Amino acid sequence: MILDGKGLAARRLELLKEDIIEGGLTPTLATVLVGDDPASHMYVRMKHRACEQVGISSVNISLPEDTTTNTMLDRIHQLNEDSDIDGILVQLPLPASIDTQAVLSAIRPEKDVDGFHPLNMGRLVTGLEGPRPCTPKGIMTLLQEYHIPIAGKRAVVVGRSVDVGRPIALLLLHAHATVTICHSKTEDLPSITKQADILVSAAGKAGIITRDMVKPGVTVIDVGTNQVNGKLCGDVAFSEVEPVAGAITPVPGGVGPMTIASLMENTVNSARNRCGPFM
Ligand SMILES: Nc1nc(=O)c2c([nH]1)NC[C@@H]1CN(c3ccc(C(=O)N[C@@H](CCC(=O)O)C(=O)O)cc3)C=[N+]21
Repeated sequence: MILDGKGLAARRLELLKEDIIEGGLTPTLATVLVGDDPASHMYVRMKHRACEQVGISSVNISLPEDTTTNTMLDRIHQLNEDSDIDGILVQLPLPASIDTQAVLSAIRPEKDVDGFHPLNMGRLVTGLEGPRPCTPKGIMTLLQEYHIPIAGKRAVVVGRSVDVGRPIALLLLHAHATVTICHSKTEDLPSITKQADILVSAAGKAGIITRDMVKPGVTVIDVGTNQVNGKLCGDVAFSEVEPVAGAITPVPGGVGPMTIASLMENTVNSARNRCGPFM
């Protein structure tokens, strides 16, 4: 079975559109884009297009490659103070000269629609309510919509990034999976991935998950967005893994659109929770 992230994301956006109208909300998202990486520009454009589709206002702040950390912090402070802005998204990766953690920590946690602020990361670890990182949140939505059992199952996450690997491992753990995180130093990766009932690959390496590494019937979630000869491909060797998998996400059309739908949901939640000026 192919897990249709694109179709599900489209349905979620339709629901969100109705919620915005019914709630009389006027959500606004600000994106901050530094430098001129074409992929980052494309992702930000896709986010603005999704905003338009659901009725979220959006603004983009483009800054040159040589922007300093201090300049970025000033812009973030302005957006924090701007009562018209519900959500702030700083497109990653930032140029190496910028202190990414300082920038993410400067975003008001209430406006942190990526869930990357340390306070929101703490909420994630403890299981307290809060905005969840968009890609992991989108994966959980996909698993739930397709009724993939999680409790008691073995989940293996390949990749330990702060934006995907670690948070998806925690969300699966909260859903009572038995979770293993693998990474570049893991010895004998196939022996671990073969045990997975749910395999999440967020390694960022095209084709690292092959047929011999999976158990028949496994649910495979491919987070990879690798450019190979100008073509987008996932981490999974799809054509050989798909026949043995019970369920699998395609790339494109799987996790990517769910990430964007989650961003829209987090932005609408920020708008719902918006406090008056004297609160
Ligand atoms: N602060 C921040 N938050 C992010 O959520 C974030 C980020 N930075 N930096 C980059 C990554 C990457 N990311 C994607 C979003 C959508 C697709 C997506 O929708 N992809 C389409 C394909 C698009 C195409 O055709 O190339 C798909 O998979 O079907 C992919 C990747 C969000 N990211």
